[in-house]
Amino acid sequence: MNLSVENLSKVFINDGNVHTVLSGVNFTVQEGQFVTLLGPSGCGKTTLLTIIAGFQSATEGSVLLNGQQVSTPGPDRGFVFQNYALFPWMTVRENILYPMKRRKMPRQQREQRLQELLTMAQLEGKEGLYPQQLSGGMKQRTAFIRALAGSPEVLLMDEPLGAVDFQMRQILQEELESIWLKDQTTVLMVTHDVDEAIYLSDRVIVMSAQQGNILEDLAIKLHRPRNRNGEKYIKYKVHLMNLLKKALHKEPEAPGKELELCLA
Ligand SMILES: Nc1ncnc2c1ncn2[C@@H]1O[C@H](COP(=O)(O)OP(=O)(O)OP(=O)(O)O)[C@@H](O)[C@H]1O
Repeated sequence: MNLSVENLSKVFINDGNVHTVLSGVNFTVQEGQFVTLLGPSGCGKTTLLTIIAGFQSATEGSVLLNGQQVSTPGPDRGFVFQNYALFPWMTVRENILYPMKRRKMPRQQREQRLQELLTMAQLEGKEGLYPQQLSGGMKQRTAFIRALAGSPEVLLMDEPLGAVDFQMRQILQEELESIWLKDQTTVLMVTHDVDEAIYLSDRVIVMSAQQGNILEDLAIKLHRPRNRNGEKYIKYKVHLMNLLKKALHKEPEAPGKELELCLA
């Protein structure tokens, strides 16, 4: 698996006003990596992720998955939404089976994968419940394993923990990590939470509010599970917080500078 975003731009025209949200964005994600797009509100993270998912098109540039251009949604890219987007009329079991049925996976294989995923997410015994009968954490875990059930090449997650409070968020990050470590699917996640980015990611790509310019592509070289109070962890945190402050700086960049900042 190799995902690459090449020279991607997105322009919206609202009431005749041109709004360039992304301009000349370049990066790649390698097989098995957990990569996070971190940036201030409105910098274009969701726009970028939804273009990769194929929910909307780029104005210029391309998204390549294993060298093939993708421009429409497909089962090779799973998506986890902030509000979980579970089907409320389906049980946990039916929600998780849904992507496998769409992929026409044989029944026996489906049942086996279902049990595997339920165990991974510690949801055994909950398969008959409907989403509204689940806690926030259970909904999040169900959404995560439902996205994994279709065996996507890459899992795209848009602020998957955005709807939960601070303390619960840390617990869910640990749960997400433990499921991900067992499954090892390539992940590209959007967040504006520095701590979440450092705790979960192999790489953090920092975007600026200025046309989604990439300010830094930072490898997080810490053993898992990570100690949030560790010296090196805190150094990463201070560095990224400072970078985010810079990311908010909205003055126009010198022409051509964006290209220097793009780290492929
Ligand atoms: N369909 C659209 N039409 C016009 N403008 C849009 C559209 N979608 C997004 N935008 C604009 O693009 C910019 C980037 O939005 P986007 O949601 O990608 O940012 P974000 O970084 O994900 O923000 P947040 O962290 O707050 O979710 C915003 O200024 C937004 O108003």
